[in-house]
Amino acid sequence: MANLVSTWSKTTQILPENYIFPVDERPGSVEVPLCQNIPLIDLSQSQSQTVQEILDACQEFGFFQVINHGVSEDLIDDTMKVVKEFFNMPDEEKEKLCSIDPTNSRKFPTKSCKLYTSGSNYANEEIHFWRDNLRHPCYPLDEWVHSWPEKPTNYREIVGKYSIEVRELSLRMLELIREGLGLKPGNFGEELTGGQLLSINHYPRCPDPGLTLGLPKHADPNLITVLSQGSVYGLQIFKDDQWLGVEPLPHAFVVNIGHQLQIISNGKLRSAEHRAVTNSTKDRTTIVSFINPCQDTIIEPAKPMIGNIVPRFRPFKFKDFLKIYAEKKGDAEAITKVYKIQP
Ligand SMILES: O=C(O)CCC(=O)C(=O)O
Ligand SMILES: [Fe+2]
Repeated sequence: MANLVSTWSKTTQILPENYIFPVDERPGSVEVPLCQNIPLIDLSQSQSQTVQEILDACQEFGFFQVINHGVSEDLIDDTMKVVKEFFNMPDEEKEKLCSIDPTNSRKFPTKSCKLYTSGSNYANEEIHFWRDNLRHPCYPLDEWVHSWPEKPTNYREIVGKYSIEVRELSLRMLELIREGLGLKPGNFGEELTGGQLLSINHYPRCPDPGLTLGLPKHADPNLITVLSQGSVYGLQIFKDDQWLGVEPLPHAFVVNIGHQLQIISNGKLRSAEHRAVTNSTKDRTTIVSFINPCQDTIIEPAKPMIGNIVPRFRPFKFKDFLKIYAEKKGDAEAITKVYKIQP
């Protein structure tokens, strides 16, 4: 049994105790100010203007939204439709894919396509998150597509196209960021971008959204994230000690900087903390594409970012970072402390 929250929550009106977050972490009211000033960047304008806007956004917020990005609206809609269909399939179909069984977490530990509920280590969690998650690698596509869900029958075709286009968009963003940072052409080559993970979050309607979270406060462990949040609100970013809601703009993508890009930029760019809240009336599904370095890539501040100042982070292998990230449960401050060079 996968114990998916989307399955059992259909028949409950009460939030179980092990989903109730401590007072200082729970959202209370999920109505926070919708952040009108999270930059909205139009990719059809001049390149020099775009580079400047993206750099400012990455420094100030670590987050921005993009429009006129070149990914077709139909493809975004079709992908959202097919991933929702996946979560609406009967349990037996979905469970064939479940790689982490909370009652036996060693059952299918090596499957690359994973479906699970809450976090990746359910058995050791004190408090669970109100979400189910389907995730699989997607680059290079030929290497992974056979491990993806076979149903819905058009899942592989549509999600395959989406992964390719969103990867291209991510690399385009990285190229603009590279230019803004004054790094050499080719800086974000295969070593830094050779991994891509698609993660689909499904947050069912929740009986008490003020007490729980779909995803707790974290910064992303990767290089750069491109997220499609459909039309249902739920993403909040932490800025200047307060939570700000990110307005859902259908067909726009939300882009954010992960820990690796913060470190490569020697702290110039922000890997901002964020979380997902739930709501009491609508299911929410989001499609997240993470661009990752290869596992053995050494990550360190890029030389031109150091200049006359000292590096603020020590070098490490990406795969070792992921272990620390899991150990520290995504707590950005605790993770940064491990890699930060104290002045
Ligand atoms: O679903 C969302 O709005 C946020 C997802 C997210 O932060 C993540 O998957 O890392
Ligand atoms: Fe995230």
